[in-house]
Amino acid sequence: MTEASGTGPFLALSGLIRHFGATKALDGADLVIEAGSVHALVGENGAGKSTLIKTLSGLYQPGGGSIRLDGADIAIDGPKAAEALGFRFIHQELNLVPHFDAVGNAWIGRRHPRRGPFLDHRAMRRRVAEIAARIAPDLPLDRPAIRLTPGQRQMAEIVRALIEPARLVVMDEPTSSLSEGEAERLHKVVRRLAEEGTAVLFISHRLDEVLELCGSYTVLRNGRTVGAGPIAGIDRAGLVALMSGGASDHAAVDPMRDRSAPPAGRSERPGALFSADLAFGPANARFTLEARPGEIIGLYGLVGSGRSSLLKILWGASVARGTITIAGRKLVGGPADRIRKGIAYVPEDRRREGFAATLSIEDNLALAHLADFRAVAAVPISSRGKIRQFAAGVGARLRLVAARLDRSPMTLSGGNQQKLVFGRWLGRTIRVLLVDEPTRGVDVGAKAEIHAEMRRIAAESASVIMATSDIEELLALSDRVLVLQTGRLIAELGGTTLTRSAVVAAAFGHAPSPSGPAVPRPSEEFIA
Ligand SMILES: Nc1ncnc2c1ncn2[C@@H]1O[C@H](COP(=O)(O)OP(=O)(O)OP(=O)(O)O)[C@@H](O)[C@H]1O
Repeated sequence: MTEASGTGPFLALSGLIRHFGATKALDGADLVIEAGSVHALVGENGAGKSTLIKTLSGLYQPGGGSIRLDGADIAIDGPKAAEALGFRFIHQELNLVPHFDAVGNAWIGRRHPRRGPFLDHRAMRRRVAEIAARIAPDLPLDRPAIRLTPGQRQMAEIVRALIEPARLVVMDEPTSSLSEGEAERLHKVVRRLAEEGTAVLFISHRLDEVLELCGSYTVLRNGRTVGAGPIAGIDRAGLVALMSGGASDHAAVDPMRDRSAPPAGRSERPGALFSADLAFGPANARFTLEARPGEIIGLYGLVGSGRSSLLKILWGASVARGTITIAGRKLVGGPADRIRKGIAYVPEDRRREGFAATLSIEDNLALAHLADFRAVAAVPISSRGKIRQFAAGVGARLRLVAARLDRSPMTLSGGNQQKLVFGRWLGRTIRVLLVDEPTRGVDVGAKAEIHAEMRRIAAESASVIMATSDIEELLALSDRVLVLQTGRLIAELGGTTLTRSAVVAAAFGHAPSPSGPAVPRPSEEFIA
């Protein structure tokens, strides 16, 4: 590890500027990080965090300001320069080569170990395996990235970042798709890196995690630094107040459900019963589900548990054996048919499945219900005015930060992209909402907003089925929680049995199978 020269902090950014047209993504941002520290960078969606780290990684050139390393001014004129300085980045949207496995990905752009003129594949794999053993012992090293779950891809990126010695590791929401235990494992790795002298810049919307893990913080708002200091000198409410510009924490507090009784009047609510009787996942075990109108069902499990696959099957985008019905009617079509029947889906991988990058933000919001925006009902031509009106309404409700709604979603920050993917279903009649990581990358204020929308959708007699790795979110929203392991239902928790410790214990396999070991297969019928 290179020692700091002692002439200044390890890294100091001051007055950084980066504009995109009229958007001042960075407008004089400052940041100071000491060697061997874990420093939090927090701010609302669109505050400029990703832009700041892209500047640090050489992807963007600042339009003003300075970067000092060990007290000396430096310029980072590209990703190679950042790499040579020992800076490693784990971006929010991961950047693995889809058809390379974890080993192949880890060595891209690195000096490969050689045996004479040949690549030393064994040494390459050994090095990757050593790192993976420390942070992600279950990561399949030989599986192409495209077949890894988002959580596994996250781990593969971290392994890649650590393959060579690092002076600074920047992690942009590394735990946003990891479950409780996996996040704890990552925290241990972060602490160990810091003990070894590496500085870690940690971006997270999970403020409890920030308070527990980090030693110091910087808060960005509208591209400017509005607060910085030791974590010991601030609390959650203080961070939220800085992030939001003085507003109190009330919007960020989600009331916990009183589960001593079912939600009032639920059993009498009219609406469609949504049910599934399936076999899927490696275990090909039977999985049955009945979602009542007005009910929020939480799906929980470790990475690879099958919760996202289950939602895709329910959405009709993946094939499984069995039957899915709504109001007693069998669902046979794909997503288009599901939409017609009042089923909505918010995917986990927003970039690949959530929106079309070539369409504008407003067209993406209108996409699932184009018929609603016709100027004349009988003519299949959409009214631009109606689309704009809808998009502006959704934008206001979810506090979407976008310079212009007629631009590509690629101009949005990560959290705002998530609001877009969720927002297209607002104001619709929904019978079943299938939602995968609804608030991944979303700031505390917007998170409370999305939670309120989900409760409202349920209160209007829809069934909500939500997969989340955020245990606070799971407990705050769910009436019932189903815990999965490799496609198998291993516990069902509800009422007073639904507690944090019961969920975690079940996810780690300390609960008896509710359905017993011998389960018959459901009907041998394909769902198209
Ligand atoms: N390539 C781009 N073109 C135009 N505008 C952009 C671009 N990238 C970012 N922006 C804008 O710059 C602002 C800051 O975005 P940035 O991604 O840095 O925010 P962030 O703090 O990382 O947010 P999040 O928490 O949602 O990830 C936002 O208003 C965003 O819309």
